[in-house]
Amino acid sequence: MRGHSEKTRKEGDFLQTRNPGGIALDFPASELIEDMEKFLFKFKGYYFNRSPLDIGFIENLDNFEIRENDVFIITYPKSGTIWFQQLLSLIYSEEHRKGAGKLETMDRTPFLEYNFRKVDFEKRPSPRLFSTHLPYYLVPSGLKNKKAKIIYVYRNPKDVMCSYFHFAKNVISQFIGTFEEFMKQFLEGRVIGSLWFDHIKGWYEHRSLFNIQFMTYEEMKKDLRGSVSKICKFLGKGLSEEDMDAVVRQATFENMKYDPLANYDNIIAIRYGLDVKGHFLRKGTIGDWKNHLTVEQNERFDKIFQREMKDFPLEFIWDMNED
Ligand SMILES: Nc1ncnc2c1ncn2[C@@H]1O[C@H](COP(=O)(O)OS(=O)(=O)O)[C@@H](OP(=O)(O)O)[C@H]1O
Repeated sequence: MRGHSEKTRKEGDFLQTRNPGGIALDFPASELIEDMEKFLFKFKGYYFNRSPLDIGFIENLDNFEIRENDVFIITYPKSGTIWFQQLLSLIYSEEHRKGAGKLETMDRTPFLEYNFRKVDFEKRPSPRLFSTHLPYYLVPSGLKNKKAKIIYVYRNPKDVMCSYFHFAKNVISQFIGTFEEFMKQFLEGRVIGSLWFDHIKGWYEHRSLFNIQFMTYEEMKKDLRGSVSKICKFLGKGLSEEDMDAVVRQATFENMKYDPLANYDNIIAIRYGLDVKGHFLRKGTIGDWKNHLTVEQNERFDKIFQREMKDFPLEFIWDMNED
């Protein structure tokens, strides 16, 4: 059977020995890769999801008018985007906090580049909330005048890669290979969002152009209430204790997983069909990579990480028990 990477577990190893994504393939891996690439659209060196993409809109993004009180969540895919969509919606909308509204978070904090519902963004009332996976050099130039606030959320890239693998395979069905094959593709940046290293480094190195706050998925996971306070401080939003409780309660993984307005299950069903077996809200943990990478894959990843992120000052949390 192709695709399984069986390794003998050494005493004390924390890594899983068997690639859980390994499946039998009866055609060459090169065809798989081509297959996935048919879902990608490359524009100015960056891979978009081909559908739903309004190419005319993307070509004119530079001129998209930014308002002073717009708020953007910027992420590399699988780094906590929908979590922040929910958080921003809860912070900004009393209706949402009180559970009275019927709008899905995806409509409250829509993607700038994937306008599923074809909303006229110019008609949206302020403050407008947006999400995007765009690299720093493709965002509207209004953002570069520090006009609006940006929260850049990042997550340790091993967990990003594992989350992405399940998503590409079990949710959007754009990938049918093994974990090893996906890892290669991820490390070459041939996925929606392009290369993880370029995304985070680009945003960090150009941070002085933007009004931007960097936050990690992991700090949210370890201290949700403290993180919500940090977000509110950056956004200049004061919340009462009671409102803060409501935000924190509704932004936990357990709550979001079963909240039909926040878990994206409806959107998956509409776009990909009712028989899709994966979920956006999958595990929501830190360190799931240890259940996926073999010892060899982990060492290979570390080498590349050390080479690419040499001198990069932001810290990463790889384990739930790490400070
Ligand atoms: N509330 C909360 N708490 C903890 N973790 C959460 C939460 N909401 C979303 N998630 C996890 O975020 C992962 C999905 O990332 P994104 O939302 O960035 O995906 S996407 O880029 O919009 O497709 C995905 O991670 P994995 O579970 O590791 O796959 C989600 O489970």
